[in-house]
Amino acid sequence: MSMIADFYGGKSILITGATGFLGKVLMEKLFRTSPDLRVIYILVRPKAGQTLQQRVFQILNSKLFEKVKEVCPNVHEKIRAISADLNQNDFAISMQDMQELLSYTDIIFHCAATVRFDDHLRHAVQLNVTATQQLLLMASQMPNLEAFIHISTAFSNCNLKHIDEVIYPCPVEPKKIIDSMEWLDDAIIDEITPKLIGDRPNTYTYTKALGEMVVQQESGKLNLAIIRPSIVGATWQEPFPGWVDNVNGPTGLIVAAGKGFLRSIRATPMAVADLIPADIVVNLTLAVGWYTAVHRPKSTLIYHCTSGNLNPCNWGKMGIQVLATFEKIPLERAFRRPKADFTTNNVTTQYWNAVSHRAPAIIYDFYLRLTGRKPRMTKLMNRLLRTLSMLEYFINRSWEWSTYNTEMLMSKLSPEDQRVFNFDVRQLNWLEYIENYVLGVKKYLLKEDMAGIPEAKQHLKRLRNIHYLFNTALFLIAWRLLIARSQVARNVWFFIVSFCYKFLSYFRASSTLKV
Ligand SMILES: CCCCCCCCCCCCCCCCCCCCCCCCCC(=O)SCCNC(=O)CCNC(=O)[C@H](O)C(C)(C)COP(=O)(O)OP(=O)(O)OC[C@H]1O[C@@H](n2cnc3c(N)ncnc32)[C@H](O)[C@@H]1OP(=O)(O)O
Ligand SMILES: NC(=O)C1=CN([C@@H]2O[C@H](COP(=O)(O)OP(=O)(O)OC[C@H]3O[C@@H](n4cnc5c(N)ncnc54)[C@H](OP(=O)(O)O)[C@@H]3O)[C@@H](O)[C@H]2O)C=CC1
Repeated sequence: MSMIADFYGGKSILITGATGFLGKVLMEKLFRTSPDLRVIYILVRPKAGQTLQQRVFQILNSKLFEKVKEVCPNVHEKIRAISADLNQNDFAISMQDMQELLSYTDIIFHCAATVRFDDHLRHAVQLNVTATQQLLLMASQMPNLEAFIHISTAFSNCNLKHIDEVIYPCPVEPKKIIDSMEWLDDAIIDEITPKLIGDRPNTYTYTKALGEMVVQQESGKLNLAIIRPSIVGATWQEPFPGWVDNVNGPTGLIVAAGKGFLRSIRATPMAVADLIPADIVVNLTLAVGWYTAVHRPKSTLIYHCTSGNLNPCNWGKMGIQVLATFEKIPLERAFRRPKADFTTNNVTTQYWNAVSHRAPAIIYDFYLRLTGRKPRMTKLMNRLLRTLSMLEYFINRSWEWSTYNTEMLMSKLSPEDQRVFNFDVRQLNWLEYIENYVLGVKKYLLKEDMAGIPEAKQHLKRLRNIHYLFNTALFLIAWRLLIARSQVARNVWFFIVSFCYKFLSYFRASSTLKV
């Protein structure tokens, strides 16, 4: 019997960010392993013209929840969507809902955040800092609360090279930042943002670090823990391999490489690709929830959920495996053949961006215009280049994260829990994982049918022929122009032609002699 699964039985659990990538995998695992839990409250906002109910319905009817429906047929009754916007005061939760949450919640998993790297500081502070503070305030009024688990990121201190499982303070107190966001106007905030974030690359990592400080400062009598995952990727094993449904982190670049948009990327092939599968993060999160509630550690423990120090993989190996998988299982309707390389300095990056990204986009848009269609490739390419520039910081450096607390927790689990809530990244086979990841991107994110693979391969062959034809035509045009303008080129051309002629004559003469 799993002690962790047993622990969540009968519990009322509050999850923020349950409609997000990690939140959905967390909810799925909870329902699947503890179908007898009392209720999962999720804080949801209406979005993209969908009501709360429609959003929940869509999640529960997705492929991800197929197994849950077998073990927990009444899952619809156990999920309670509460209308909330974390950008608003008291999250704009109704009095009645708030009363229910305060009275019944046993465990909180706080996943909601803005994960955009370039969010305006005011918005990033509101969601990643102020909302965390408000949620802690709510938590302090919950009589039954056993644990509050805060999801942060391993990159909250990416300005350091070696990172321990401790909180590193930022120079300006979070309370001062929260206060100043209330009265400073946008222009001044824009001006002070670079000074505040200092040697961090973006507002995301900075505000996640402030969020951790808030958790530490507002802890009071709460039973808290912080989890710091690195780059969360598709699922490794559960509920099935390769599940992913958004383009964040490496996923978007995998799509761009498979569709042939991404041809070169400024990355250090030997830098550690600190990826961590979503199901490993979720298993650790649930184990931490159990440990924090049952063992009540004296201080707030921080758990690194990273792979680099236990089972490292690098970007070079990952890139090669991604491309190798696309050879076997290509994406449909690719723009160009999946073929990409790493560049390591500014000059080659600029060169390949011009030759491999911008030029084909301009030529394709020209073709679209000629055929009376709306050009779109240049715009798409510019967005890709902007995204690449945002991610570059993370693919040209390596970090070391200590994992003492995570390893300590592993040793406290029973063999059954180590199996059911496996977060031992040493067992992960990277090549197999990356192949499943790429397959998952095709199946679950792009919703492409595997039956279309022969047609996709045919399409790549056509692209290859167009490529050869295009290069040959380009060479002939260039050569023709050169001959027209340069005496040296004409001499070379005359020499080649007469050499070929002599060679053919000799060959013909010798074959006539043999007969
Ligand atoms: C030897 C040979 C080998 C050769 C091999 C060659 C290689 C071949 C294989 C390649 C794989 C190997 C290398 C992998 C490297 C991975 C590095 C990952 C590092 C991650 C570190 C994370 C550390 C921290 C982790 C955390 O703790 S947090 C989680 C991370 N947080 C994020 O990842 C948010 C990022 N995003 C944004 O910050 C915003 O997206 C923003 C970008 C500002 C745009 O912003 P904006 O321009 O306003 O536009 P959007 O509306 O947002 O998007 C506009 C359009 O871009 C699309 N798009 C959004 N994203 C991405 C994305 N990634 N990739 C691609 N597209 C994306 C979106 O679909 C939309 O397309 P559309 O729908 O228009 O068609
Ligand atoms: N993905 C990654 O690589 C990593 C993620 N993390 C952390 O994990 C956590 C989850 O990330 P992930 O699942 O990837 O992120 P997603 O962007 O997929 O999910 C974010 C969630 O937060 C919710 N949210 C955002 N704004 C509001 C709001 N104003 N009111 C209510 N809910 C809101 C979103 O709701 P809605 O659906 O309505 O937008 C969504 O459910 C975050 O704390 C992130 O920092 C840490 C390391 C890496």
